[in-house]
Amino acid sequence: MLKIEKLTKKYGKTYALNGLDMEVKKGDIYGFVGPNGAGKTTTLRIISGLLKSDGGDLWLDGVRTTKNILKQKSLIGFVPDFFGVYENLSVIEYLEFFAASYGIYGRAGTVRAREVLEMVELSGKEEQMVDLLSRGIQQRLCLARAMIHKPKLLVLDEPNSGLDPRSRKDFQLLLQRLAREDYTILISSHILSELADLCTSIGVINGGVMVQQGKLENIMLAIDSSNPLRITVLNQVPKALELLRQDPQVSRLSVDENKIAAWFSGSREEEAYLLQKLVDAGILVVSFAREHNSLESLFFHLTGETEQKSRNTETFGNTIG
Ligand SMILES: Nc1ncnc2c1ncn2[C@@H]1O[C@H](COP(=O)(O)OP(=O)(O)OP(=O)(O)O)[C@@H](O)[C@H]1O
Repeated sequence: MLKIEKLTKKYGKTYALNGLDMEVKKGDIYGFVGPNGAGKTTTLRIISGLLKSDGGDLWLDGVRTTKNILKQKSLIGFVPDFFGVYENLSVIEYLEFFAASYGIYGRAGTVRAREVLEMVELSGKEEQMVDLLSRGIQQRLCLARAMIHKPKLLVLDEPNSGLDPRSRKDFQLLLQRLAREDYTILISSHILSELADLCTSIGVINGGVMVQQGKLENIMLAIDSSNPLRITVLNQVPKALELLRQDPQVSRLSVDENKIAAWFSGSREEEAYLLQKLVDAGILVVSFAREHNSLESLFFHLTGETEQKSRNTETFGNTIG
């Protein structure tokens, strides 16, 4: 759905983006994470056609839109991280106003406004004044506005900021429903635990470059592979240790009564064979699992590792234009 190659953006002499590559597949809920100043907002604004890049290429739905800003804007619905001030407008007037800005006027504008209200579960709120709505409802209205011109990719910048936990959960469920209804969603956030529940893929940006991206489960698996297998047995601890020691892929063992930690470099399938070997030897294994990292630890692992490198490059001076 979205492909970006070698995207660059400079503010003065500082590179906010320094050759960013990114790929969001159709139907994905893609979480875009990175520390403060990493370049998330700059990237989202370029994708949404609100900011011009200095270099690189962008494809949307198979079309190279780098030099076709109108096409780009027609395919994207952007939800910024602020609502803005819209005094004296009712919900329906607000949406009709944005419909008109996309050339959808009069009755067609009202029909479309009602359609998007239904999509974000706000039917019935047409006559309420937008500046009196709660933050959670304003967020849904912003999403409705972003969908007014039937885009294919929804881009949301920090959509959870300022929402209470209930509104966050409801908004998450709404996004998951929209993804099932054929929207592709790109969402930036600092709330990593919520991204883990919501996203199917993630991209980690640091210092204006992508340091890791892909299916969440594959990234976690790659990181987890350096963690030990945690094995609990009910009997024959020495025999279990002997079998594990014999395995060429076990590099280290530690034991605490009947709890064993085995640093094992094999694949998921080889893990299953190892378990089978223990069970076949008559050992009662009550638990056998790879220790997991949290999304937070993945994030620190990735950004910590590359932060020094990116700060040392010539392009990351401290001059901000
Ligand atoms: N208008 C601007 N003028 C100068 N420098 C800017 C401007 N906008 C962003 N920058 C710089 O570009 C870099 C990337 O900023 P950006 O806002 O894209 O990061 P971010 O990942 O969205 O950060 P945050 O999570 O804090 O919002 C930062 O070093 C920032 O200071």
